[in-house]
Amino acid sequence: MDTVTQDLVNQGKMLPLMEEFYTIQGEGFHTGTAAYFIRVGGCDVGCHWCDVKESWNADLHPPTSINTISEAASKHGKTVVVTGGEPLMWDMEPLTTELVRAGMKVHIETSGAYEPSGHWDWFCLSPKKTKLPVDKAYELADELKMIIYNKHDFEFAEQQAAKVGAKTHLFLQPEWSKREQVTPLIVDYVMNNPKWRVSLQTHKYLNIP
Ligand SMILES: C[S@@+](CC[C@H](N)C(=O)[O-])C[C@H]1O[C@@H](n2cnc3c(N)ncnc32)[C@H](O)[C@@H]1O
Ligand SMILES: Nc1nc2[nH]cc(C(=O)O)c2c(=O)[nH]1
Ligand code: SF4
Ligand SMILES: [Mg+2]
Repeated sequence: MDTVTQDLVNQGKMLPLMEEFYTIQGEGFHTGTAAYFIRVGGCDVGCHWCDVKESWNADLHPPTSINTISEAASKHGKTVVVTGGEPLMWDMEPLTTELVRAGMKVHIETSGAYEPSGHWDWFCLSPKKTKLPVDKAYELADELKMIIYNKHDFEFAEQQAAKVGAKTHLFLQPEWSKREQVTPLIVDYVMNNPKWRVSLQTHKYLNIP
């Protein structure tokens, strides 16, 4: 990458764009609602069950101007979901300013492992044991979405729930490859602990992106 492009990426004026697609939000609080997804490359959190490992190496994804990204997004409805990779590895101020200017509601999917930047109308925090969220991420969380891979993850989910505000919506989501084993455990857990809700990756059942 030339130094001019590198500078623009460092300033958040260009971002390594992996893919963008208009679909239905499959997970969490806004499940079932139309949204334009922007998937930014780069992540070093290292979840062994990550369903987008192709996103990890930012160098594989072309630096793309935020104006180009925002223009494409604003042609599709009113909600944008910025995901990754780990979007907070980058300065999100320029992109989110542009999206707000275009009249979009701006949501994020994040592990919270990096200091939050940007403007977020909805902040979905999905903490990971390998790189815990920073304090600010717990403060901003509208939604806490814990991935359950095995029975020990319920304890981690409770520890994380203790760190968010009283208004944060709490979700337990089966890790996809373990869904047959853990979904029944989640169902029982939510019936016994009704502050939690079940979240399924409904887009995978619907065969949409
Ligand atoms: C791919 S991540 C990208 C955003 C950010 N890095 C994060 O982890 O929140 C988007 C969402 O998918 C969840 N996720 C990733 N792999 C999953 C899997 N195998 N099963 C269930 N959820 C998964 C993450 O926890 C996160 O909530
Ligand atoms: N339909 C759909 N909903 C999603 N919600 C969060 C996703 C993500 O990968 O961040 C995702 C995704 O990849 N597709
Ligand atoms: S933090 Fe998100 S993108 Fe990164 S490895 Fe974990 S699930 Fe994948
Ligand atoms: Mg996904």
